[in-house]
Amino acid sequence: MALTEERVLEALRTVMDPELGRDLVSLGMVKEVRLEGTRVDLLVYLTTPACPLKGQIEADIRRALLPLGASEVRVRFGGGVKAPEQYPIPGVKHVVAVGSGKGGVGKSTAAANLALALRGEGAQVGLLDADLYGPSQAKMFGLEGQRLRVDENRKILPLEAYGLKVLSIANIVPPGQAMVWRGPILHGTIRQFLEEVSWGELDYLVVDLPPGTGDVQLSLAQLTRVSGGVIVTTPQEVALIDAERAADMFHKVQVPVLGVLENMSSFLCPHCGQPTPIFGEGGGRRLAERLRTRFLGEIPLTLPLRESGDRGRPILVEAPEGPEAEAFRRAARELAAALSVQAFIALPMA
Ligand SMILES: Nc1ncnc2c1ncn2[C@@H]1O[C@H](COP(=O)(O)OP(=O)(O)OP(=O)(O)O)[C@@H](O)[C@H]1O
Repeated sequence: MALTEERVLEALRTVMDPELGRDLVSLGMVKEVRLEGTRVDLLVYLTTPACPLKGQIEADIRRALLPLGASEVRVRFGGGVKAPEQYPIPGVKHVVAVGSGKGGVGKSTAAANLALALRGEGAQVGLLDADLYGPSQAKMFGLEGQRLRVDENRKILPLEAYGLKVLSIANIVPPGQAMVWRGPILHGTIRQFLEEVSWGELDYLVVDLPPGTGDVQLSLAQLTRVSGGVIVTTPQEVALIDAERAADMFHKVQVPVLGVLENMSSFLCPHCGQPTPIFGEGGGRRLAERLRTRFLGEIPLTLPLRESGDRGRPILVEAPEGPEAEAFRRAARELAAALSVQAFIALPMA
């Protein structure tokens, strides 16, 4: 039987998007089928450029088409982050909040590197440092002391670093100035971050929250639609109890928890690379299971990771080939997948 477009599409109906549990054709992901003799060229749109399952989908497509007599199958991936029906902020598709139960677990390091990893996959990304009590993103990105400008509409222009749009409270309030944030001022500041900043077109706005459970989380959830929250924790049991409280807070303000990221999982010896699980093993994964959410992965405890943040060059920029960067990239793909699944669930079934 000759290879026709209809037969190709019929075969592609057996290829499932493993995350969404439906086939590529009914999901409308197959955008182009071109045949040249027995050569098949496909254009497949994914729901996020950071899809972790590209490789598997491509292999499944081949497996479905080769028995039809295709001599060669070429798959090009395209598409962007699916737009929600209603944007939380004009031009911004998803607001993703990164929180932790307590300070010092690496929440800011995680927010910065997850944002960079999403950018690296081709998404447009902003990073908002809403950690009003201990802002660290300006330092992390080497943006300390930089003055902000406003555009012609008097909206604040975020700073730019390594392809990200970055805005930190540290660029607004002089560093070192003691701040007592009372409810209304705090609420007004978060509002200003969301409404009076010219974020432009973004797929993801990653928000670095203050540690713990509190007013900023509440204001953010009241002022905009947060697509989901990420919980950063270290592996030991005591940290997990705090992390669980952070999850509770997300639930209370009706922000779905997209996943748990375990930081400082194992210490990687700088000499031999041997991992040592200083804080125990498997805590983050167990927490994700308890919360019935995704486990986004493990970030090792390493000297370069600590040094890179202090130097104003996050590890994804400083050592993109290293194990830390790879771990953040994997976590960012999982996060993007969690968001895609959620956006898909919100859509009416075809
Ligand atoms: N995996 C890691 N390996 C080595 N150092 C790390 C790692 N994660 C974070 N750090 C370091 O730990 C310190 C605290 O990290 P970070 O500021 O990201 O934590 P945080 O949870 O945001 O803290 P806070 O809530 O107090 O702002 C920083 O010096 C950072 O460089």
